[in-house]
Amino acid sequence: MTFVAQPLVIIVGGPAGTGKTTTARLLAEHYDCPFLEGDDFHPQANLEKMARGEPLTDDDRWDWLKTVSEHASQVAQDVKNPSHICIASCSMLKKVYRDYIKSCADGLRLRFVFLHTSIEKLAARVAARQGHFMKLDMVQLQYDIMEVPGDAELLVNGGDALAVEMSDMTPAEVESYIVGRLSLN
Ligand SMILES: Nc1ncnc2c1ncn2[C@@H]1O[C@H](COP(=O)(O)OP(=O)(O)O)[C@@H](O)[C@H]1O
Ligand SMILES: O=C(O)[C@H](O)[C@@H](O)[C@H](O)[C@H](O)COP(=O)(O)O
Repeated sequence: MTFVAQPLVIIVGGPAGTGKTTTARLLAEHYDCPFLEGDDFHPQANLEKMARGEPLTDDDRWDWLKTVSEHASQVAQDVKNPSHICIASCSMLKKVYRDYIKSCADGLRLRFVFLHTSIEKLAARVAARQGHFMKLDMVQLQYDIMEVPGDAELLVNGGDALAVEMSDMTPAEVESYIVGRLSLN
């Protein structure tokens, strides 16, 4: 198990099909810490909207982002969680969403890990996924609004974010790339 002195929330983001859930689960195994699936925190109205093929608006997203942030912060600080780390998946496509997640996180340390790849790869992966609410045209919309973290947002420049172009990386390679750059242990 990895122990950090200060509670830490790691959010794994990116558009649908980029590998958030896969990567977040691997990281949670590596750090031996809890993992929260961000999609489990959507209000029913959001799920129904996406199931109808309608993209969410910013107004649909704020409460969801706040809920993900607050839950992950609670889990990171929970005395029953000795690692003091919580990993959550959440698309967090725009910088303003990442800033909002941070503002709701009870002053906790955060790391935003943003996965991205080509629209062709995303489309193929989402098409192969059965029974999920996310439709192909919505993936294109996500891709169009996506803001990959850069400049001052990046860890290497003193920010909280790590951007991972994972087109040619296996899940295990993505995991070890992230672990290497977060260097928590
Ligand atoms: N690094 C990777 N390389 C190739 N395929 C991947 C990789 N990571 C995840 N996948 C596959 O892509 C699909 C979507 O992954 P998933 O983790 O559900 O993405 P998301 O949570 O971002 O929607 C799954 O079939 C998964 O096995
Ligand atoms: O992996 C996925 O299937 C999606 O990324 C999924 O998580 C969805 O996109 C959001 O929950 C909706 O929110 P956004 O429209 O803000 O991505």
